[in-house]
Amino acid sequence: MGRTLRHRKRIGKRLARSALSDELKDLFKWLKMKVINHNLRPTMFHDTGRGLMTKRPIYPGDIIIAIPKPFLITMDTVLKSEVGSLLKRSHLKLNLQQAMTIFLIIESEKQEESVWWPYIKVLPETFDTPAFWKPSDLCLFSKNLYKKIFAALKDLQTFYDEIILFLSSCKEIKITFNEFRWAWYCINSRSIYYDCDSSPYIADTNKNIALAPFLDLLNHSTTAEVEAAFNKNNNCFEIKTYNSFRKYDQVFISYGAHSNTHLLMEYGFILPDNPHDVYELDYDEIVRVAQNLNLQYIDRKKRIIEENNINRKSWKLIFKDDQISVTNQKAVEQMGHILLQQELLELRNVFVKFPSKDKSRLTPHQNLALDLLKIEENILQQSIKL
Ligand SMILES: C[S@@+](CC[C@H](N)C(=O)[O-])C[C@H]1O[C@@H](n2cnc3c(N)ncnc32)[C@H](O)[C@@H]1O
Repeated sequence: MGRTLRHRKRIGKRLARSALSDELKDLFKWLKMKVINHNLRPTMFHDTGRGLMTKRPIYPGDIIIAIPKPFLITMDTVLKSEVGSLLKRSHLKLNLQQAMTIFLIIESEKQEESVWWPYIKVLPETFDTPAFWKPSDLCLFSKNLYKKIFAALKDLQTFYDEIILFLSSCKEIKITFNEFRWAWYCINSRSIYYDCDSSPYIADTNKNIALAPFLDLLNHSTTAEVEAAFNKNNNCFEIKTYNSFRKYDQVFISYGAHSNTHLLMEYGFILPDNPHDVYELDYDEIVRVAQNLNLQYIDRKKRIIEENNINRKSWKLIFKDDQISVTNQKAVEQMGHILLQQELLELRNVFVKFPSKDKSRLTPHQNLALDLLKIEENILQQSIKL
């Protein structure tokens, strides 16, 4: 497997120079461009990296891209492959992302012998999600984000361990953690929502995913409005835009109303003016402040929350038009103020951990952490003023 990764590294270097490399031309040929929109051209953009540029104006309501079903990597594709045979023989169940990860690694090892090679060879060789960061750079995140990232890394290790256990009876397939991590993030950052029927061989969680070659070259913007769905009439996965694009503009889609922490953790980038940005407060911290303030019935409330297992879900406190007593209103305001001040103080302590104050001396990951920290500081400052 190591040979494939080295080969992919060489490919990656070539892609950095030209987006329309031989690999992308092969992808075009393989997809038989006449069946999909050929007005989109892979291009390197200075702010977003590789993306798709339109060669003609696009209007609201236009279908920007349509990928025929045979070119999608779906649950069906995986079940019909040798991974499917393994799944059918095993008493262990994997989720679709785990099964697809094994599929992608096996196909990438086959190189030209795989029908998916024209697609696989244009996939990025690495990602900027925290799973690829040097451990020493992970301490450059705010405490809450660090906690979230640490939990996600633990989950990632569990998904890998489950794959290793699944493959333990199959001597021919060996997957290293680095290969797993590469394939996992290819799927994580590029998959589309695709409705799949349940299968007795695949766990039901997270089963509605598929990979869509070429379509997955589209970058994300918070202003993009799209509708994406499988069209049974032409057997294509299509994206319709509600935006307009001029000739030679980059065409964007929306990956969802994601905050910057979500974008960083799942896709490895952040956006400076992200209207969906939030600063997430930690549940344990909220409870601690409430207990210190001796809020009414706090221990009973805590027990109800924990017994019903809602402490790990995301909460939104809505004050507007809510009926709330004057005492509670005051207590909530006081608690909010203490929490925000406390978070701001802790966050400011992280700035001193950066190896330099000069951005030009920081690595790209350190710069990403610094930008995110400044965004979080700004959210906290603005919230304190409210
Ligand atoms: C579905 S792929 C899009 C195509 C990708 N740029 C490529 O060259 O293959 C998602 C990845 O593109 C990048 N990306 C998407 N939107 C971006 C944006 N607005 N700014 C910077 N990077 C972006 C991130 O690396 C993300 O993980």
